[in-house]
Amino acid sequence: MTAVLPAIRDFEAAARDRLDPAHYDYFAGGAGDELTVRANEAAFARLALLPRVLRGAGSPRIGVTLLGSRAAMPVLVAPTAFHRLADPEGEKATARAAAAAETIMIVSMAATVAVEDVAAAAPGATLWFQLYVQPDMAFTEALVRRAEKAGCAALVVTVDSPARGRRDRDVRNGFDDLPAGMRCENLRCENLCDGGAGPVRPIVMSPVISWEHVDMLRRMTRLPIVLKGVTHPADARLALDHGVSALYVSNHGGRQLDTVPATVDLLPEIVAAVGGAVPVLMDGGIRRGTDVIKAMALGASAVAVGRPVIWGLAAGGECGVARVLGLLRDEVEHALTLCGLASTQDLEPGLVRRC
Ligand SMILES: Cc1cc2nc3c(=O)[nH]c(=O)nc-3n(C[C@H](O)[C@H](O)[C@H](O)COP(=O)(O)O)c2cc1C
Ligand SMILES: O=C(O)C(=O)c1ccccc1
Repeated sequence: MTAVLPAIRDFEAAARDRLDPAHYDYFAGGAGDELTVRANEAAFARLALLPRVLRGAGSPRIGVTLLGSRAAMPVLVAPTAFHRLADPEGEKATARAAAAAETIMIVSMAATVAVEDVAAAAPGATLWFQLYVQPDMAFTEALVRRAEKAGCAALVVTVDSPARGRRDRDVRNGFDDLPAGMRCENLRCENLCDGGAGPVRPIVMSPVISWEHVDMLRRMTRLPIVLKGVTHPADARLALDHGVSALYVSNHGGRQLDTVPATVDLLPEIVAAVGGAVPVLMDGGIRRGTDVIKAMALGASAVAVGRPVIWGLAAGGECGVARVLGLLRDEVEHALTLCGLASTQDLEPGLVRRC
């Protein structure tokens, strides 16, 4: 990978050139009219930064510790499915790049490389495991045990998917399954030893999942539980009652319910509802270091990126992901310096103006 790609959007263009158009659409697209997909990015553009001067802040510190996991930058790799559609090494390449950047990768339950193989490919990587609770709780438990054994340090439970989002681009393209030779390796029965029928269990997105399942998970594992996909402040309060270790504000990158507000606009109310009790993570539309700074000024403990990682992976494999993460890291440091701040800890809402 030698091309000069100074911004995330350049990686998207390079990825688009290389990907099968139906796969590009799968990665880029969202639900319905994609209003939420666009809203996530547009909301950052409506927020302005008001820097301070002459603070003598020196070089900025941007490391964070989340639920006992250390990251050298406050930008995590969001869980995204099907990395082998973007690069033959798939999630192994992503994990190596995340390890090199010293940040946390959240491995999707729908990964095309088994979580054990992701861990083995990237020694030293900090991995968290994303889970869709399956109505068959014995099967859910088998997945949790696997994630624990593979060394994952937290469970990220996605709760915005009681049904799969309707994505018109995928319907138009007839994209509804992985090509031959790729599958969701975490769902392979031989990996799970649960005696299930058939080679791969389908991922069930079920409307029966409730707070009771969160309680069952808490009893099942000592891993910290992060609830991903919370958008309503009332749910943030309920999540605290149910003992979760962190909240993760997300609208699934606009891929589930269309017309949900932009996540950065939801953040202040959720942060207020949580009142500092647990860390609040967020994703959706982060494309610049300034976006990271805005989200953290509004109370996020850290952010995550979904599509930017996919664009890096499709554009240049492990090296492409490393460059995307490195770019975001440099941009965060640069923006903090220009804001006159010594650390991401010093970010506060007064830095952000609505314009
Ligand atoms: C191609 C793709 C696949 C995704 N797969 C998952 C998944 O398996 N599990 C999950 O919780 N979220 C999944 N997400 C949602 C991401 O974790 C994240 O919420 C979203 O991508 C953030 O928005 P961004 O792409 O604008 O950064 C996926 C998103 C994309 C784009
Ligand atoms: O595409 C997605 O957004 C997603 O979350 C998913 C979940 C399960 C299987 C494949 C993709």
